[in-house]
Amino acid sequence: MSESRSQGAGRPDRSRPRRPRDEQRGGAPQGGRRQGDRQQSSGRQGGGPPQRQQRSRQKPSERAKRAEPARFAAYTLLRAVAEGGYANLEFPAIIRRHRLDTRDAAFATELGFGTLRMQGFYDAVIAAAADRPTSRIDTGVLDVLRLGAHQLLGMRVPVHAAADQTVGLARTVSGAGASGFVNAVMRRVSEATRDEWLARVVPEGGGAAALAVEYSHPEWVVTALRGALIGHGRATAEAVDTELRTLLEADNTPARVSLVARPGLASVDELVQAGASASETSPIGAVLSGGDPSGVTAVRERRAAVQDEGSQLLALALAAVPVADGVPRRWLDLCAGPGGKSGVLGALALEAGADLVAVEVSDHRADLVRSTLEPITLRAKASGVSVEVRTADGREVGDAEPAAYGRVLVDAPCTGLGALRRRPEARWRRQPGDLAQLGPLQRDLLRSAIDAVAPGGVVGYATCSPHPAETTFVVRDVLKKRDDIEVIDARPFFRDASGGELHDLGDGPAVQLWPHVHGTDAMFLTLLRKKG
Ligand SMILES: C[S@@+](CC[C@H](N)C(=O)[O-])C[C@H]1O[C@@H](n2cnc3c(N)ncnc32)[C@H](O)[C@@H]1O
Repeated sequence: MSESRSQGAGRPDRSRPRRPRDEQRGGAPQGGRRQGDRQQSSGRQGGGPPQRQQRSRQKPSERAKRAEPARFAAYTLLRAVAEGGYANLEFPAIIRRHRLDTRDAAFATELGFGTLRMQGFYDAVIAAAADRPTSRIDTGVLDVLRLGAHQLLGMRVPVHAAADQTVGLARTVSGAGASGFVNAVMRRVSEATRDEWLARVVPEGGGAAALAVEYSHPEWVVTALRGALIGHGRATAEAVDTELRTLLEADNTPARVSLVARPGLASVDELVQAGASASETSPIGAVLSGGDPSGVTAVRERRAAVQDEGSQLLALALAAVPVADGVPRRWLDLCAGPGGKSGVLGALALEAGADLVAVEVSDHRADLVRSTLEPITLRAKASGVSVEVRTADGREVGDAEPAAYGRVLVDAPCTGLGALRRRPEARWRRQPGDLAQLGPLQRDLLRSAIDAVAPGGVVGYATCSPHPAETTFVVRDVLKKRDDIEVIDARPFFRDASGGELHDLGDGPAVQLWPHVHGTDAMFLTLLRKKG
């Protein structure tokens, strides 16, 4: 949530709203309206109007007959996600299918992705407004209501447009019967401001349960992030709450589109000339303020790519650590799919005259790595080095090729709790049990990496999660049984675009990046050197 609760707002009456009638039938509906009256102003994600909104007095029968395309597209996205799809992967095809122009696509993106993020808060509002648990509302109708709630409480769409179009959408996707119920719930939702709803639905007493509703995260994720901030030394247990709120808010703020200029293949200047701004965080990064990244020539030619600046910094750090003379000029990316970090490592290996082996267990993701690395593979051949992508289990590489590599990256499969701002549905999909399930795999992969690295070589263990159970505990457990490893201070290898050490890297030796501190995903990196 990007706007915190207003300090001045009094705590309104918590008395239950009237229960809306399930159905309000009416006469012939009117035609759909264009969306010229959309946002009153462009509030940030999750922001809302400070003042009470004006009620719409139209009957459902007088409302939009059909859903307009941008809202229908956002609804289609929510249904695709409900059936197991990933929003980022589904949405481009949905935009094409609904033939949305740039403006409608931007509106549908903010509506669909914002609704998915803020769903926890909106469900609490809808349950109160409908006077029933959301589990007793048809899932399609619930998605329509979530979209309506986001327009009212998160996007500053005027009440009459939000209500009309939400009822029209309900009529299109669920029939006239549902539209009466939707109309009644929307009317209830529109009767209070966002701050008033927060005061009504956020549980009293504070703590994780309250933050979970206020910032629309599952309660276990709030607790996990709190533990991660303390565990990585960002805050003390006494002072963690302010920091935690900032982090949760950052999770609700859509990430900027960051690009990487793969070293030696493209330059930041080239990306800047294509309309991006140079990154302050990553020496090989740039940020697009709008537009489609595929419009950038270097991206189309796979010399550049969309990539979080934190991932760029990690790959650069691993490549910058000094290794002993004589270690093999062979680098290994043990969990490579879909190939983001391989793209940087491959380019850097090429510059260093080293071979790259990229291992990925999934066929499909290994194909993505091949595609990412294609321009590097072509250049490598001309330079006499090799780039190889293998579909294989990374856990077996250490036994099969002991001490064969000079640098090894383990970008371990993890819960992704550090990338919630990029994957709007991820927070609702993940379960606490995932941590226990991933733990043995993460440990096995790290052991294999250590076996695969030559004495004097370096291993980077990375995750896009700050959870101690998949970061520091994994490293601690694996190192307990080894005496051939020294932990390196990773901080000096994180250089920002000015060449200086990146700010706020904590006490080391591992580095934990944070969205609310560094503007990156919450990536973790430990660097380990094999004694030799
Ligand atoms: C966090 S992702 C890696 C992201 C990648 N480094 C990038 O920057 O694009 C983890 C990857 O590990 C792969 N993986 C999972 N188990 C594996 C195993 N046993 N061996 C190799 N790869 C595995 C997953 O399929 C997934 O693609």
